[in-house]
Amino acid sequence: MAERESALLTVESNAIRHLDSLDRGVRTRFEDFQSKFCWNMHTPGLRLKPLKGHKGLWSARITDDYRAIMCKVGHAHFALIAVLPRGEVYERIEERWDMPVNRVTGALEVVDHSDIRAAISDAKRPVEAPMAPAAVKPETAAKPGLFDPFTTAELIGLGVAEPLMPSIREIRTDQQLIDFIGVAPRLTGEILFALNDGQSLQQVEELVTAPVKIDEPVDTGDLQTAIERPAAMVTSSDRAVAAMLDGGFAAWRVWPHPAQRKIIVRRYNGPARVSGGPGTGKTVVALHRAARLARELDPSEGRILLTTFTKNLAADLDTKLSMLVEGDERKHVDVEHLDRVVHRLAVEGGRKLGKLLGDKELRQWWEELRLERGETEFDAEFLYGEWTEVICAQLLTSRAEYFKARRVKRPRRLDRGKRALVWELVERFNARLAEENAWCWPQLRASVAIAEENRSAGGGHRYRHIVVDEAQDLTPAHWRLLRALAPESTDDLFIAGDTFQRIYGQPVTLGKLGVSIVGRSSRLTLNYRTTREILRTALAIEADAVADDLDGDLDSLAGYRSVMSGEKPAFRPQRDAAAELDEIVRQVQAWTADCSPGSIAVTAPRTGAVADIIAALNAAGVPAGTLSKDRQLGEDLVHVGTMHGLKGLEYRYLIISGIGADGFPFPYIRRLADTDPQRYELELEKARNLLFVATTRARDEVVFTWTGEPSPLLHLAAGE
Ligand SMILES: Nc1ncnc2c1ncn2[C@@H]1O[C@H](COP(=O)(O)OP(=O)(O)OP(=O)(O)O)[C@@H](O)[C@H]1O
Repeated sequence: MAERESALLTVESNAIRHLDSLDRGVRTRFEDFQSKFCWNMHTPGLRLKPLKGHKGLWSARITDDYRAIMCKVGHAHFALIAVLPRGEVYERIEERWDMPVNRVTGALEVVDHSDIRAAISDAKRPVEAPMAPAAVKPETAAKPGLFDPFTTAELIGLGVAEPLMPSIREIRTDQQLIDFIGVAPRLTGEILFALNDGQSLQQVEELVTAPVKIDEPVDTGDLQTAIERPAAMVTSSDRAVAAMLDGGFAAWRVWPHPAQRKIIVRRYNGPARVSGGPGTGKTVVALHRAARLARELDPSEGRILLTTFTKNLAADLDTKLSMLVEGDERKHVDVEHLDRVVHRLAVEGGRKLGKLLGDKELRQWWEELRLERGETEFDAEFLYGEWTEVICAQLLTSRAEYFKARRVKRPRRLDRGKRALVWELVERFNARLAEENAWCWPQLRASVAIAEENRSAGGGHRYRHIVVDEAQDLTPAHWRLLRALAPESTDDLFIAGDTFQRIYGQPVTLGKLGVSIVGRSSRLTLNYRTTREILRTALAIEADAVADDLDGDLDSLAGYRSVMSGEKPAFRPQRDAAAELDEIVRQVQAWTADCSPGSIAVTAPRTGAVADIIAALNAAGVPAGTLSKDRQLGEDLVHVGTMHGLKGLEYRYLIISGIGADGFPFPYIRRLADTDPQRYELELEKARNLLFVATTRARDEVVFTWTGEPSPLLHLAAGE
């Protein structure tokens, strides 16, 4: 009997695809196989042997009926590439498999010609005769190949897997391409999709190839190195495999895209930022970075804060982070939304927090104060804006500071006399807040930021690393607080955000707030969530938009793309409100036939409409619940909420209702056009972003409904 020899089993994504399609029983047996194989690859029942007919492939027994197909990449190191029924193992074995090392990424790829042929044949053929020419209908055969305009050398130069070239030449329709991509190596798929989308060779080289290219020379015979390269879609962790098989295919946990991985592992010499359109994996990068920092943390240096703008998104980050790190490493990370941190620090600092005032009440208080003082120079809206956007935002605590303050994008010029008047009112307002034991977020954020700045001046920082998601919505006071919470050092502050998705607050310039990201910015462009059809509509919504880059320059959505395809968004004007509700119910019922209610969301700009939609759905027997910033809704309800409530979430199917010209942008914004043109522009931008955010929450389908004229913000999109 052979001596015990432990082995390393690395699982390739192709094998996960196979395992995912098998019965639960076989998958459980696979886990057993995995541990036995790694403990001793010569365990008799496993029957490990090289496969006749293919140099480099080995098989081992998982159950009586299933075999693991593995490629030997090094001494006692195997890569599992497939799990096949016993009877299929030898079928055309000499032609079925290729395991090329990609010359661009240096990573091992797995090509299963059997799956590839099935994907590009018109009539989906059974796998029995894998290498026979694809069954192509005469009308398809007459069409030119989608990639005829490109030479083989050009395609391979971009990173297409060489053994796939003959099959690529047979792709003549979009559907064939989509099916092909489902089973081809990732980089090949991305390149072909981008070319088919009309991008030039040079654009594809810049957007798709360059981010994953490695600098060192590639030895295509060295499989061991190739399998360890970042672009290889492999894992050696049995926990990761079990998790993938257990909860469906959570690829983000195991296979960050090489462009994402570069940002995850990079060491930054100060604050750094990742930007990118919706669904490009900014949150995924933030999570992996937080996990990496947690694994490498020296706890004596401090803790890690993973934070975001809203409460429900923090809960989501918390759950997902626990999928990446556990035990002591996990314990070193606080996951909280930023206002909760503000609140916690205020209470810890001894603040007694009485009544919380919202925007509406604050405006009312300002109006009362103005009337009380007989103030006619300024209206309440102006005073409220001056107080939140200048005084609280810049943490101004004295009249002298206010005299010197910059008032960017604020209406009216204020000379010293007028500033003195405003300051007097502000002091009175603050005194009233104190007298009534009331508080509000703009003021609390500012006071906590000031307290932390003072504290950190003495060297007392609370965190070693901070990772921030949804950064576009943070206020200047939030930034000053974050800067004060961690010392300036390597990997101190990592920021993920997309300014095209700013729906709260105002543009900021980080450099002016003590957070310098110059030279440490990266951008992601591949969307993992949304189909190309939905993306096109979303981009049309932002066609006229200009967004800042958080640092005084402009951001762009150039190169933003997706490799998924689906239905075109539907634009459905309705006769009246009742007809609109009927249409919503009809569409939701049609969708629930093939998915859980929780995969569907219905949204509307106004809170009032939410209750009507829920009532209509419930009356038709469809369970539905209200989305809230404070909690996550389950899978058994259709999620209904305002467009703001959709921030950061994603759904298979989505209806965006109530976007007639009367209701969206909100009437109060339209009124600003005459009274305060600068503010009007800002609010219009946020309304546009809101529609963009809502549209990009949909994975498979989106439907727009309205009554009367459509919103002007929808014109370009609906005209597509
Ligand atoms: N490398 C990956 N492999 C598989 N799925 C991924 C990968 N990266 C991201 N995803 C998936 O894409 C979707 C969008 O990712 P994520 O939420 O991180 O994007 P985002 O850029 O933060 O989006 P948004 O700005 O719209 O909130 C998620 O479902 C995520 O799981």
